Amino acid sequence: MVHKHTQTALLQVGNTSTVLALVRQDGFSCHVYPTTRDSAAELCKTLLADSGLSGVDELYLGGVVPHVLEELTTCLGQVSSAPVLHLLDARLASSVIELRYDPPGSLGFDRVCKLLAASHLIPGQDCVLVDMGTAVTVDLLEQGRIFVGGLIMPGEQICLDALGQFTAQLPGLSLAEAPLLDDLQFGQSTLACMYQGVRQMTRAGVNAALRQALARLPGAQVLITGGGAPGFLNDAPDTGEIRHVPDLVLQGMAVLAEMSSV
Ligand SMILES: Nc1ncnc2c1ncn2[C@@H]1O[C@H](COP(=O)(O)OP(=O)(O)OP(=O)(O)O)[C@@H](O)[C@H]1O
Ligand SMILES: CC(C)(CO)[C@@H](O)C(=O)NCCC(=O)O
Ligand SMILES: [K+]
Repeated sequence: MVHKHTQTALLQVGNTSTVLALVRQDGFSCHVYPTTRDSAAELCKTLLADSGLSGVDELYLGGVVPHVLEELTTCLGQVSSAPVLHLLDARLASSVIELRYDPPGSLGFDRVCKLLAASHLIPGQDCVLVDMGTAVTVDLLEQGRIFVGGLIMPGEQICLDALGQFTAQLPGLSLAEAPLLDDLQFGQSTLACMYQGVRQMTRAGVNAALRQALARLPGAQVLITGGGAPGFLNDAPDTGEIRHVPDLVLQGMAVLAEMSSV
């Protein structure tokens, strides 16, 4: 008898991108889509039209845009060829990690996932988790099992959007179209000043947060993820060794999926 292999996938809805990750033996094979926050129906259509979902038997969903998750679940649930859907519940994590947060359930799904992933990657260790995504977060995990706190900063794109929106003379800029910034610290055009400004602000903010985090948890391992991570690492951070784990949220989702299927 031939046993059909079950294909499991994760769907991570971020504020900027939605990632469909097919679970492989050695990691994830990813398809990335823009999170169309105004139209979850559009995202659903895109997902179904693409080849990513074909052959997926079990799909675990989670993320930080509740209404999109809700609508996706409804919309995919109506398609007969769609995989079996499981909406992940981050509250399960509280059996492994003590969440010192008020209230604990308000800690973002992605942040919970990163804590879970770290507690598996480096069990029992102190660590600092940096996510340079839509928002930039720095979270502290003590002894691999106590979330002692963190902080939330605006991401670079949000900063650019805000400058464009709240001023008369500054344009709306996209990070995706940023010119290659050289080491010149100060710009000589509006665009260069804006790109340099938000880059330096983010960099300084993360470096400062890391210094404080490492004062609180000396010797902690620093893990970094998110779209802005490669750029940050390129810029020679102040702190010592930083480990880049691009799929940290997905790794945590996989742990959560495992926990929820037993
Ligand atoms: N080259 C870059 N340099 C700096 N920052 C970048 C770069 N590319 C992307 N970013 C930042 O990363 C953000 C996108 O992050 P990411 O790719 O992790 O998306 P996301 O997973 O949807 O975000 P989140 O999970 O935080 O909602 C952008 O909004 C921007 O602030
Ligand atoms: C902070 C973000 C936006 C980072 O992606 C996300 O984790 C979120 O929406 N969190 C909910 C609020 C909180 O974590 O306190
Ligand atoms: K909001």
